[in-house]
Amino acid sequence: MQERWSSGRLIVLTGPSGVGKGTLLKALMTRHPELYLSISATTRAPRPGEVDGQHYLFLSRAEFQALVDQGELLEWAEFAGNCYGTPRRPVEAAVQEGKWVILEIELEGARQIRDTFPEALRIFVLPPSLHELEHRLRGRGQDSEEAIARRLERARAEINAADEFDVQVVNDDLGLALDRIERILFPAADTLPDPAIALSERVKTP
Ligand SMILES: Nc1nc2c(ncn2[C@@H]2O[C@H](COP(=O)(O)OP(=O)(O)O)[C@@H](O)[C@H]2O)c(=O)[nH]1
Ligand SMILES: Nc1ncnc2c1ncn2[C@@H]1O[C@H](COP(=O)(O)OP(=O)(O)O)[C@@H](O)[C@H]1O
Repeated sequence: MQERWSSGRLIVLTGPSGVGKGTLLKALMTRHPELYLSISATTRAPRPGEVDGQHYLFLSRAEFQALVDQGELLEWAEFAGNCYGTPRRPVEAAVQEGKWVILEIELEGARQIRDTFPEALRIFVLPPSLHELEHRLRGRGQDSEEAIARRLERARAEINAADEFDVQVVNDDLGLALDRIERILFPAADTLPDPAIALSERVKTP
């Protein structure tokens, strides 16, 4: 299996909408610009400030379906009334160039990746509480009431599936969560595991 990806690596980051995935990844990419963050295709409309080709490839339903029909997506799923999917070619090229590629994707897509790329490292980001998750979703001010309701409804099912992932990280204090994700990706060879990191947060050994 490893020869398929040469020296590169596939990393999946999943978590309920509003938990802080985008915030964590933005900070992680600042610390580690060598990481490659996959740009997804979506049928969702751009939010204020989102740039086509940078945050997402914003597509019509017909354009998205064409990618599906042509087998151009590594995985895809419908989420809160929109479609999201990972374009295959850029990810495969990046990994074969030896890059560490991060997919920020929801639960159904993460399950597809688990089945097709079992060697991928899959991290689930948990909120401190559902109350805090709702607070963050509302505080972000980017989603309609209907979108918030759909995302919160889906969040319960996603959180219940957290144990399917190799590692769970609670995004309570942002700095702490970022440090933990960094240690999971780049375990310093000369340090013992941080006793503050719950056993479940360490990468599960096969
Ligand atoms: N399966 C899959 N999910 C994706 C992809 N890109 C984004 N998502 C997920 O779709 C969900 C909604 O994303 P978005 O509309 O940006 O909302 P946000 O997570 O609240 O910022 C999130 O859980 C994302 O992680 C993708 O390419 N494939
Ligand atoms: N650890 C944290 N504590 C408090 N607020 C946070 C934390 N992490 C993220 N946020 C805020 O929560 C909101 C959702 O974060 P975002 O990164 O958009 O989540 P996601 O990408 O998972 O949907 C944003 O307003 C962000 O600033």
